[in-house]
Amino acid sequence: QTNSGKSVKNTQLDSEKILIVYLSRTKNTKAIAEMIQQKVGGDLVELELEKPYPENYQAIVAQVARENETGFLPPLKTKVDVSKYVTIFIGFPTWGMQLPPPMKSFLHENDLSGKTVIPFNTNAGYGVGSSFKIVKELCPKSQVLEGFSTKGGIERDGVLFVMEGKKQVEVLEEVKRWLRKLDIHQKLLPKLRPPKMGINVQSSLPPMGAMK
Ligand SMILES: Cc1cc2nc3c(=O)[nH]c(=O)nc-3n(C[C@H](O)[C@H](O)[C@H](O)COP(=O)(O)O)c2cc1C
Repeated sequence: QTNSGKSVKNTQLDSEKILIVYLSRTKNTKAIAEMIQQKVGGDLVELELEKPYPENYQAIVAQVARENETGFLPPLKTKVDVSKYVTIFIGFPTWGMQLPPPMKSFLHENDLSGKTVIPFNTNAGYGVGSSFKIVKELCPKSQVLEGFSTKGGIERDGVLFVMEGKKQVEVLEEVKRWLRKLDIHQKLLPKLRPPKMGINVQSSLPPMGAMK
């Protein structure tokens, strides 16, 4: 297979080469994954563990903290053939202010070298923590694009699924804005892009004299 016969027409077909893989316990991150699929197409895959986490919140928090401490990678039931995908969205909640162990397992099991990786996240309002940074570290040979993050549930306080009604409409707008900014279809076809000119930051500023 070669890329030489590729034409611009293939832009639409490339959605077949998009994978959206996500981890979600209370379905907030899943809702974002579905919004992304609605906009860019591709295959949606939920990560499942061989041995599911406990239902109880305190118990899962304790288990995840232990796994993060020891570097334990929980075995996945979900197997994905990533070789046919060019662009891989990876979604996860913030757990213990970092990347959940099952997503670490996924990134260890699958070689995403040469692919475009795009993280997305929901959290209880404390942000992504170090999760996006860990994604970059675990995908050293991928092009990792700007991630998306929004507030989801607060399981600690009994707030589980929140992506409905007005909130869902607002978050969909946020997702659309982010995808537009990523210019995903251009990124999917890097070979068709005009060669990147050296970016000269200074030349985009007004001349000194013009600044008041
Ligand atoms: C084990 C565990 C640890 C969590 N740790 C954090 C955290 O450190 N920071 C945070 O903002 N939210 C934390 N949360 C809340 C989730 O990130 C938030 O509810 C998210 O929207 C859940 O996504 P989901 O519905 O896709 O599972 C934690 C939730 C769980 C279950």
